[in-house]
Amino acid sequence: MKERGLLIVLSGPSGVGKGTVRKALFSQPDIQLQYSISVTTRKPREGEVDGVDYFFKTREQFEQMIRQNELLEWAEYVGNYYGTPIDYVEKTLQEGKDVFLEIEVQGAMQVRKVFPEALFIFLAPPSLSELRKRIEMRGTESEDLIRDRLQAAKEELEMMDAYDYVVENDQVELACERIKAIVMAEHCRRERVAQRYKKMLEVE
Ligand SMILES: Nc1ncnc2c1ncn2[C@@H]1O[C@H](COP(=O)(O)OP(=O)(O)OP(=O)(O)O)[C@@H](O)[C@H]1O
Ligand SMILES: Nc1nc2c(ncn2[C@@H]2O[C@H](COP(=O)(O)O)[C@@H](O)[C@H]2O)c(=O)[nH]1
Repeated sequence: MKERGLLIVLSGPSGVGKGTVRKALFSQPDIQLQYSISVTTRKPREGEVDGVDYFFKTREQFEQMIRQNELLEWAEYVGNYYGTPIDYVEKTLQEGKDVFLEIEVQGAMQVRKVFPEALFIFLAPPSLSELRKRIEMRGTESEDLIRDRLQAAKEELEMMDAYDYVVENDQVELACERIKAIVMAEHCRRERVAQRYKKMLEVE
């Protein structure tokens, strides 16, 4: 039987650079990760594509997915629903592939209950002022929404101790290398544990 893949959860406040670092990570030839596309009721931003960036749904459609237990986790964040379809995650892990979730903290805590063995990484900004600068520079949110997201950011930053690793996103390339090193080290650890069990079973 094929060994299950590793579930990797990346969280961090809005604008810290999760999407940017994830894209850098996915372009690396020496690490293979499968991105889990989330479902959201947020309206698409300019350039976002349904089925690539998100599956865009109405609130009614999203609530139906909740009722039908189609989501591994979900949360309401700054007025919109976001959630992770469970089927894709399960199927891909069973195929032995690593799955990458980019989700906020409430959702990450739900994932921890279902998959305690997952790897939880928190991406942190160098400072709150730099976070504000990044979210403003991106230019995708109104002033009001930026205020709400920065408010949520303060609560999210308080949760970073609940993660296995905190990675600072000072420079995209460095953050990407740090995450890659963490994922590779976790694979080595899992391999060592599996070998130890195998030896134990051979002896008995
Ligand atoms: N290390 C960095 N240094 C400077 N700017 C950065 C860095 N990382 C990302 N950025 C910029 O910060 C902005 C926000 O990045 P990004 O959209 O990836 O954040 P995010 O955490 O995915 O946000 P959200 O959760 O709102 O989707 C982008 O304009 C991006 O180019
Ligand atoms: N709990 C979940 N959070 C998610 C999911 N997909 C994305 N997110 C997070 O929501 C915020 C806002 O995202 P944005 O695209 O509107 O900027 C951000 O922290 C995302 O990481 C999900 O499936 N579940």
